[in-house]
Amino acid sequence: MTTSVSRPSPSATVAFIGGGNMARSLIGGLIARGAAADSVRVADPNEATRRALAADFGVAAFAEAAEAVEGASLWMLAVKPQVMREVCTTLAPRAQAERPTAVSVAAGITSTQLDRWLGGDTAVVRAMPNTPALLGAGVTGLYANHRVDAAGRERAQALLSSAGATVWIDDEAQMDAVTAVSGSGPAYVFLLAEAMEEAGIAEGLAPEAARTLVLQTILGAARMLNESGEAPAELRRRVTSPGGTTQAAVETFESGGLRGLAARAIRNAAARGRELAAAND
Ligand SMILES: NC(=O)C1=CN([C@@H]2O[C@H](COP(=O)(O)OP(=O)(O)OC[C@H]3O[C@@H](n4cnc5c(N)ncnc54)[C@H](O)[C@@H]3O)[C@@H](O)[C@H]2O)C=CC1
Ligand SMILES: O=C(O)[C@@H]1CCC=N1
Repeated sequence: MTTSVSRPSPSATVAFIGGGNMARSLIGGLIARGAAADSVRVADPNEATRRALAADFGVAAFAEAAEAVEGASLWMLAVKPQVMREVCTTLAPRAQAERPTAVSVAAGITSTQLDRWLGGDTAVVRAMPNTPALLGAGVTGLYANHRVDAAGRERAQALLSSAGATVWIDDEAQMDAVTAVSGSGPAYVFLLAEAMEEAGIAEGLAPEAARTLVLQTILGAARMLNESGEAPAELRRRVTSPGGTTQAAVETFESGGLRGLAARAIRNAAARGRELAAAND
């Protein structure tokens, strides 16, 4: 496993198939980091989506995937798992003729499926970003099949690094765990924020005060995790005065089974990734 942050190549053309939330985050990151708008092409059937992407980023947006891939050697497949097969089979003749590197962000869908749907012998990268990509503060797990050469890996990494850090995964089966931990992970933090906010209000705080206290606490704690070099358990220990308030709360979380609950949640998310692959084969 290697973790890195690198710069996108500004020149090579990238085609996004699907211009929804995740594509928007990645396109925004690319443009913000200096990629030329005319090096990014997008396909989306939704006219309002196309108009918004063209207006916000100056990229060319098309209704048909076949138009978007014109001249692009990197294809970013950013559609839902449920439509990935149809999108790929439509593009298969182009994939066979042009031999692009195909990068999929879809949860669950395997490189073997993508390769088969694109006609075979395809260079496939699976990428699992997350929504903080919008701020360049995301993290992406990456897996490449054996058809992807060093240049293809470098290009895929450069593209995703516009969204934040990247982590290469050698064993594709672990991509479902990546999805469960970091792909879905921002939602767990948002859920915790919701719960803490509601609890603060129940204790008598004004809603605005509760929100500010919670979000600055999460921001500050995340920065300490990132910047202190200390393990989470050590940082927690330093907050927890013996016999104090934190101990009362942490013991409540522990006796309520928080760790087991987190393990089950992440196991279920990973299992759902495998189900998505099977259900959309
Ligand atoms: N939202 C998230 O936090 C993350 C999402 N993903 C993956 O990203 C993929 C896209 O997710 P979102 O962007 O959240 O969904 P979304 O629904 O916002 O975007 C999907 C887009 O695909 C378009 N689309 C539908 N059929 C199409 C076709 N035939 N050709 C071209 N475009 C088509 C839709 O109009 C829509 O704009 C999914 O596979 C998901 O698993 C991965 C990591 C995180
Ligand atoms: O919920 C999902 O299926 C997608 C994949 C990871 C985050 N969102």
